[in-house]
Amino acid sequence: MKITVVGTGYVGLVTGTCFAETGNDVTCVDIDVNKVSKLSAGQITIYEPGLEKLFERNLKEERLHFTTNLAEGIQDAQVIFLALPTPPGEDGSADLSYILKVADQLGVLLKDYKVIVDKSTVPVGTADKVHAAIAKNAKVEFDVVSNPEFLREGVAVEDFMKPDRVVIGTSSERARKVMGDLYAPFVRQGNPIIYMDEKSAELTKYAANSFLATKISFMNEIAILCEKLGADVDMVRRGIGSDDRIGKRFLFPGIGYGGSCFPKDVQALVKSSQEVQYAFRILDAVMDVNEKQKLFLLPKISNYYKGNLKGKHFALWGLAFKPNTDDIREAPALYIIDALVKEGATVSVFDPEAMPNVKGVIGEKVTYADNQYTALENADALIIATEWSVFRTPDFDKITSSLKEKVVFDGRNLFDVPRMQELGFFYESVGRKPSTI
Ligand SMILES: NC(=O)C1=CN([C@@H]2O[C@H](COP(=O)(O)OP(=O)(O)OC[C@H]3O[C@@H](n4cnc5c(N)ncnc54)[C@H](O)[C@@H]3O)[C@@H](O)[C@H]2O)C=CC1
Ligand SMILES: O=C(O)[C@H]1O[C@H](OP(=O)(O)OP(=O)(O)OC[C@H]2O[C@@H](n3ccc(=O)[nH]c3=O)[C@H](O)[C@@H]2O)[C@H](O)[C@@H](O)[C@@H]1O
Repeated sequence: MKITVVGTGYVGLVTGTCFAETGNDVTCVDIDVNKVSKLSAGQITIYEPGLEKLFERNLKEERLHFTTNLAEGIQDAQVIFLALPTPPGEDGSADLSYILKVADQLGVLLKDYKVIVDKSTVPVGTADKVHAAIAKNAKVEFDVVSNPEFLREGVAVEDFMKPDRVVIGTSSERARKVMGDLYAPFVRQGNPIIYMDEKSAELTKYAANSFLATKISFMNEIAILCEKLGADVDMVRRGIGSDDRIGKRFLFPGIGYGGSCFPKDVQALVKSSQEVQYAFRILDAVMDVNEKQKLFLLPKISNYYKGNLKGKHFALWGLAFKPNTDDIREAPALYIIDALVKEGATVSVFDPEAMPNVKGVIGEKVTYADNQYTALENADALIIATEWSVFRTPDFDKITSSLKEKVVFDGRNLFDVPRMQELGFFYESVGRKPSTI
């Protein structure tokens, strides 16, 4: 099938590449000239494990094309995916201007029947708005489908190629058939395509992200309670996660959820609720808990140094909002750095992928180390903010010889508390008893 993906950011590039991989002829359109010229020249623009190989193969075999020209990009396409940004507006609701602008343009450009697909995360009622915007100028038939994306950064290719489910929101039989054919190769392993109306599909996406965020904030509060009551959150997590009704995943406490989606989508659902005069109280609490959780380690650090961080120097491992991505949007590490610097401390950081992005945002506010161990030199303590695999089994002898004191504040519970005790570290983590020197 010939398809077009408008917006070649994270979701657009993964969507386009994966559809090319299943034999479709894909054209990706973006207004960012620099991005399009890099991609056309075979240079991938995001860090995503496994994507580069697929991207290179499909570019070479000419199933993947890039252009800045929307009219040219949609020629002969049967399906047009809109993978455009929907950032939070000033009041927290999703900003639909990117989507509606392209919808306006499409109305003029459509020459024959096409299925227009909202791939972006958009509030309930957006498919109707996109339909109306296209219909203003369109002289041909078309359908608008809601097909939200559930991929996670870092495992995006696997999530896209082997989805737990594909949600397709449409009331058109014709569009349903086209979408079903397109997704058939991805759901062969037995996972379903779930057809529904457009509004239910739109709400499914927000409900999924908000529920997962709720699970995380819930566990973060359980972790706080564990510390206060002398329980161990690892035990509690395993104890409840073995119940199928609860499930093992997304029960890991830490220093809060970040990224480009949970924070913005929870906020947007709260806003949508307010617009229909409903106060979604659980989600207010989820956001509130998460805001506080980002700075969870700070009182622990401050207590250790008796309230005075002036002149202290910290090594910080992990800047990305989670491992296997260079994405630093809403990354808890940035909040921690900010708080430490405000208290008069200095910070030396290391992240396997995210340092160039951080440099672009906070510049020389911190020093950037060549590797995880050079970050430790002359540091009073180590802080861990992202659970990259390379941090999980470090050389503790190197840590010991580089740090001024054997002190670790771990926001991701990477190490065993008894082991750290044995190694003689002062070790504070989340929801577990500290190891003391
Ligand atoms: N990043 C993620 O992991 C996921 C994101 N989503 C949703 O997907 C949507 C897109 O997110 P990302 O891919 O992360 O955004 P992004 O910001 O990485 O990419 C958006 C792209 O759209 C381009 N663009 C903007 N205006 C354009 C126009 N008029 N014509 C053509 N291209 C244009 C930008 O240049 C950029 O390359 C959002 O609604 C997001 O919530 C959904 C699931 C996962
Ligand atoms: O809409 C989106 O953009 C995507 O948002 C999330 O994906 P992503 O933001 O890539 O990352 P997650 O793996 O979900 O992690 C989000 C945040 O939650 C945190 N988290 C996750 C799991 C956990 O148990 N504990 C925890 O604190 C992570 O550290 C991270 O900061 C969802 O998992 C995807 O299904 C969805 O498509």
